[in-house]
Amino acid sequence: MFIEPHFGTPRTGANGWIEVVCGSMFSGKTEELIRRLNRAAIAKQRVEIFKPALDTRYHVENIVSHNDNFISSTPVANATDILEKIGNCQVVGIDEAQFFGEELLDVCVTLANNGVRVIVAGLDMDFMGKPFGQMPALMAVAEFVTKVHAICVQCGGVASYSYRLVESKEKFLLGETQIYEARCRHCFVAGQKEHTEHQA
Ligand SMILES: Nc1ncnc2c1ncn2[C@@H]1O[C@H](COP(=O)(O)OP(=O)(O)O)[C@@H](O)[C@H]1O
Ligand SMILES: Cc1cn([C@H]2C[C@H](O)[C@@H](COP(=O)(O)O)O2)c(=O)[nH]c1=O
Ligand SMILES: [Zn+2]
Repeated sequence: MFIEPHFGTPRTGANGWIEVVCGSMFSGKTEELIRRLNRAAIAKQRVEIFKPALDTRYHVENIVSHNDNFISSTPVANATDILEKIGNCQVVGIDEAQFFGEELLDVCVTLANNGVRVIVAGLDMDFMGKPFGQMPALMAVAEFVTKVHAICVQCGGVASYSYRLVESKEKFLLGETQIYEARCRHCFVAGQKEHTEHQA
């Protein structure tokens, strides 16, 4: 069970760390990010939230979960923009982290080294089941890593893969249930096999 590592007094000064929330699509990453950020706000901590500007799926500014929870955020084109926009906040939330470039790692480490609690949510794997963007590196340097799981829409099992239902091989392809479904390992591999056989 995940023990929230930040009860008690609002933190200032030299108390920075990195938390990563990862998993497949529909696994509850955004819900969990919003939950942690709301609690930080209740603790009267100064919170800033960012997402990549390219993620315009639900809303240009808000971070929105698949079950319609939302929190307002600042879209940024580049992770380095975060450093310019944080002011003197104590907690930084970042959603859809897989879309940022490699500068994200240094940005998160710099923030944490300077006393900021950094909570990063993102896909750990892409539609091919391969590690996605800076997520693996962030998991390596984070103090706390939480992997959340969806329900496999094929068999009801524990899903950790995002299966792409359409033909595109583009790494970045925004979408929802028309384009992706959460699958367990078995159903993900079966789908890939079926796809390869269909193409042959
Ligand atoms: N296959 C699924 N497994 C689990 N939850 C799902 C599934 N499909 C839709 N949902 C909904 O998605 C919500 C999680 O949404 P969200 O936090 O946005 O996930 P993520 O950010 O990981 O994509 C769940 O609470 C549930 O209402
Ligand atoms: C697997 C995969 C996903 N994407 C896109 C699809 C969605 O727009 C986001 C993930 O959103 P969520 O909050 O985790 O549901 O990423 C992609 O571009 N490439 C992929 O391989
Ligand atoms: Zn399954």
